[in-house]
Amino acid sequence: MDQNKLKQLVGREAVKYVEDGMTIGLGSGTTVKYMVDTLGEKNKKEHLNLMCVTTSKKTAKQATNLGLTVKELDQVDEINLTIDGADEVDHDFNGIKGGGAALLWEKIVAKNSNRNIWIVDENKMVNHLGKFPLPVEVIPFGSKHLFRELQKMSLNPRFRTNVASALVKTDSGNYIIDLNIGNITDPIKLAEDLKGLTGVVEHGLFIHIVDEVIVGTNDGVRIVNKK
Ligand SMILES: O=C(CO)[C@H](O)[C@H](O)COP(=O)(O)O
Repeated sequence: MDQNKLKQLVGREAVKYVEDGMTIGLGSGTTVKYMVDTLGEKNKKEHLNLMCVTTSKKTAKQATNLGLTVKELDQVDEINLTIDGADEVDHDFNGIKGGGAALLWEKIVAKNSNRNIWIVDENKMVNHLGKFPLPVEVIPFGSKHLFRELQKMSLNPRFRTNVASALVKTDSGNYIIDLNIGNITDPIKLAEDLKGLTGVVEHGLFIHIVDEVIVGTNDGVRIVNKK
């Protein structure tokens, strides 16, 4: 099946988990875009009473345009369910996120959610994390020095740039450094090491955050629950 069809499939499946009256966290990325479209349709058709908190300005704009009610995180008491995409997910339900540079808001929203569901296609289910470059969000001030520190740690850093070769800025005005590490043998240790570096705001390792993964396959949707 074409990859966009798989994204649409998992997006539609995820929306089935949304119930009237819920506060929903909306992730970011191309898969989530399909999910938000479907949620917008469902909301219109069923006249739901939903509140949404978004993980990026882009998703906020899409949701608002579809007539969904978007609130700031600090305007809601709790988030019942967050639906987001991911770049890689391993067998321990750890993942890499941040391919769309939204990892900081995504992690804050996820950590404040009662339940987290990821929607991915089966190519993103991996034995070991790390084939996908690990994004790290860093404060611009002194970021070249931090970059050198990451080089010394043999983490093969690369500043993320856009098509115009300018440094990518996140919604919080920070830079992204992608780490081309290859197999990450100990994600928990790496997460701790990265958090210990001054100037690192957040990294894209999502450890023990997701509860359920909806995987799109050529045979349909597969639901994988945390053991
Ligand atoms: O973490 C993310 C953005 O920061 C996305 O959820 C992740 O990159 C997956 O995106 P896509 O659905 O476009 O493959």
